[in-house]
Amino acid sequence: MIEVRNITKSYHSTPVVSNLSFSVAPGEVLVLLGPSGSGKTTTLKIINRLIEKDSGKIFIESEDTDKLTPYELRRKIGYVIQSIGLFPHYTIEQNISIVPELLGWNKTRIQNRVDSLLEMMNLPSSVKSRKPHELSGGQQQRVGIARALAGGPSLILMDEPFGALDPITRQELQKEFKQLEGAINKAIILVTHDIIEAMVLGDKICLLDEGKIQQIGTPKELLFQPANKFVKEFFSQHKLQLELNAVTLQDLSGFISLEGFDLPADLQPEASLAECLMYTDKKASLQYNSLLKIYFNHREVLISKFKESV
Ligand SMILES: Nc1ncnc2c1ncn2[C@@H]1O[C@H](COP(=O)(O)OP(=O)(O)OP(=O)(O)O)[C@@H](O)[C@H]1O
Repeated sequence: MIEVRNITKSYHSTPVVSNLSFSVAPGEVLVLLGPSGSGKTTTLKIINRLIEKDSGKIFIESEDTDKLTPYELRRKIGYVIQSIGLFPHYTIEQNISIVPELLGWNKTRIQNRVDSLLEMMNLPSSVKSRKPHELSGGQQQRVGIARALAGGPSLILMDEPFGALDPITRQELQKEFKQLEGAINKAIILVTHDIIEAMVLGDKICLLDEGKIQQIGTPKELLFQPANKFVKEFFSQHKLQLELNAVTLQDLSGFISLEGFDLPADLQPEASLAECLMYTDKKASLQYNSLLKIYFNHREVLISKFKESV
């Protein structure tokens, strides 16, 4: 659990982060989203103390982080970054073992940890002896996530984690990550420029502009109940695509019985309409066309339902 209370930072009397407050519980993903220069990276760097805040408090597991040395603080945090940052001359096993070794774990404990993390990330144990360049970009990113988790941190910071991947791998990894969230069970703060990624991955989105929170809430809250003009306009360009990512099969179930549809077995009720559209075989396409029609027929009612539930 991390709690950020009223943090501020100015450069030459110009505030770049103003009175920022939020909390993230274990198992929850908070996305920091906003235009370039809105203060996302500064916020992340304040949390890991690469930048000193001017005022405010940050608590990790109820501990005031000002009372920790930067070394103690960073042991509580795992990082996943865009460029992945795996050491090229180390094997995958050595890369994942770095933090546990620094923590002085014994060999058996480290080996067990590496094995269980690889399993969690759906990577075969044969990758252990390989070097990073012998893995695909997506596999390397999964190793990056495994490495961030290795020392058992309380908090994971992810800075544009899927930014360097091609669109297909990126989408696949986002989907996998979504499924992994429960198993990871850490407080996760993720910075992204990508509005769709924020909608897909965020349990909550913190939308920033000029260092100030414009709105913080679930993707549906931001989309269907924008707090101000900025929020509304920020999402307006991709409105339809975002809606299809935010609305789930479950949301439609008040209007139709999904049993009549021949949906693929692996599709969960929490699947968004956008996920449904990714199944492209002809029979499924016809089904989804009907689903979409139902959605658009009931769109106004659904949206007012979302607004009421906010
Ligand atoms: N060392 C610095 N000195 C002065 N101004 C700075 C410094 N570092 C950042 N800034 C300013 O602070 C503001 C916030 O920057 P920050 O990097 O946090 O934005 P961001 O939302 O992460 O942007 P991007 O999406 O482009 O990475 C920007 O206006 C930037 O120019």
